[in-house]
Amino acid sequence: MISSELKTNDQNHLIIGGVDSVKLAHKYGTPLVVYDVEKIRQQIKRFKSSFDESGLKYEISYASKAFAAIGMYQVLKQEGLHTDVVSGGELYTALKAGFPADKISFHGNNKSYQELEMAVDNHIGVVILDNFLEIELLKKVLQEKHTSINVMLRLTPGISAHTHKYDQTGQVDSKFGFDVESGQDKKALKQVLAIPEMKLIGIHAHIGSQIFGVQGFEMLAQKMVDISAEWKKEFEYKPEILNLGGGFGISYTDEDEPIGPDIFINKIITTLKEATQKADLVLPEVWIEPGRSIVGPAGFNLYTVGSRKDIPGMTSYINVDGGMGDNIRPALYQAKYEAVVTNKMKAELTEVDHLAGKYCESGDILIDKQKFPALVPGDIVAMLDTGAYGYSMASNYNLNPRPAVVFAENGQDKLVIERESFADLIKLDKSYL
Ligand SMILES: Cc1ncc(COP(=O)(O)O)c(C=O)c1O
Ligand SMILES: N[C@@H](CCCC[NH3+])C(=O)O
Repeated sequence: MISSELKTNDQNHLIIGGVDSVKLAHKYGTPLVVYDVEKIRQQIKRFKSSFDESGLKYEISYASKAFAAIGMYQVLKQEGLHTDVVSGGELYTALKAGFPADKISFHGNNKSYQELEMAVDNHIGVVILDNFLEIELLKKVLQEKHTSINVMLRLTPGISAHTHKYDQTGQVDSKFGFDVESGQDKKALKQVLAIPEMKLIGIHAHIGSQIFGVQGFEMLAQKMVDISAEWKKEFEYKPEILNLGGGFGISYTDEDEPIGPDIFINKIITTLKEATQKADLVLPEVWIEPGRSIVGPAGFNLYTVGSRKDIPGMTSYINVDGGMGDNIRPALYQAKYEAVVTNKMKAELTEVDHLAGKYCESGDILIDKQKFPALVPGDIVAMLDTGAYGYSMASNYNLNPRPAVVFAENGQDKLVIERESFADLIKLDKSYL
């Protein structure tokens, strides 16, 4: 997000969802995760309108792993989206939120028998099969329960997205999906077509996350049509749905130049139209699974400034009351972020500091170097664009409680996840002696 797009009030405080962020920090304490819900809704609308213009049949399936909570699933339900889950925990939360089971896809490269049972018992929309063992396990569940379910096959298309190594998933050497190059896809197809309890509705591929170029998606769209044409010829089976995954990049700093959903979607659709026409295939239904691009820019992590260390002639560390426990991304991926001082939005930027977390790790640096106004204890810093893979990857490292999460919209704020207490931290512990 560009900091000039941020809204401030007459006290020069940052406003999130119409609410004064300094008040939020004082009301709920810090570290605090705040979502501007209207931003989430706007981004969903941008994706939808890009598809609507094309006349294509489509579904947008939000990737829960970016941020999953009862409140989030409720917003998604209101906006009519689908969602994908990757664990029994995400599935449980979506169902508890009253999210429609038939709009849930279940992903994962090692789903357990119990997780598959849970999916079947709750009649979820589709299980996205990832490996041969899973085909066997799901078949067993379905036959034991005398029922059937929709499935898709997750394919590894052999496309390397230009992104962080940990964010690539579509290359041949990946732990996810059935490899196309070596023919695992066809072997899986034959197995699934022979199981009457499984209805194969489509194929899926996801090339990675935080991707800026459209080429990877164009290549993927072409590849999925090529596979469909080949399968039609060889097996007289053609996928009705092409699920092209997520991965649409967002801007964390000035260095990032993201492409809007409209451009991504238009390019994908153009490729699909041309490729299907050439292959003499009917245009399929298209699904996408954006996670980061839906929630990333809507999230703000608020921290209170505490101690500082000034190393003469060298640098300064400003220490805040959160860090890698609520946002592991800088330590894990060397991810870059920008921050603002929410109670000093118009103040002159007079110092260059490291923004450091409170965890016992030298790598717990939230921002390597950034210009700030003169910072004193009690100032409230907001890290921007933290809505994806921030809270959802949070931990209790150093036995720090995870922060609270607040939704702000139309000038109202609502607590959607409570702050963990010290008692929560030991609620599963048992005495040994
Ligand atoms: C299968 C699948 N779908 C969707 C996503 C969401 O990706 P992103 O948050 O980058 O949009 C991921 C994560 O990379 C994924 O693994
Ligand atoms: N956690 C990653 C994205 C992972 C996507 C999951 N396949 C990130 O924060 O960039």
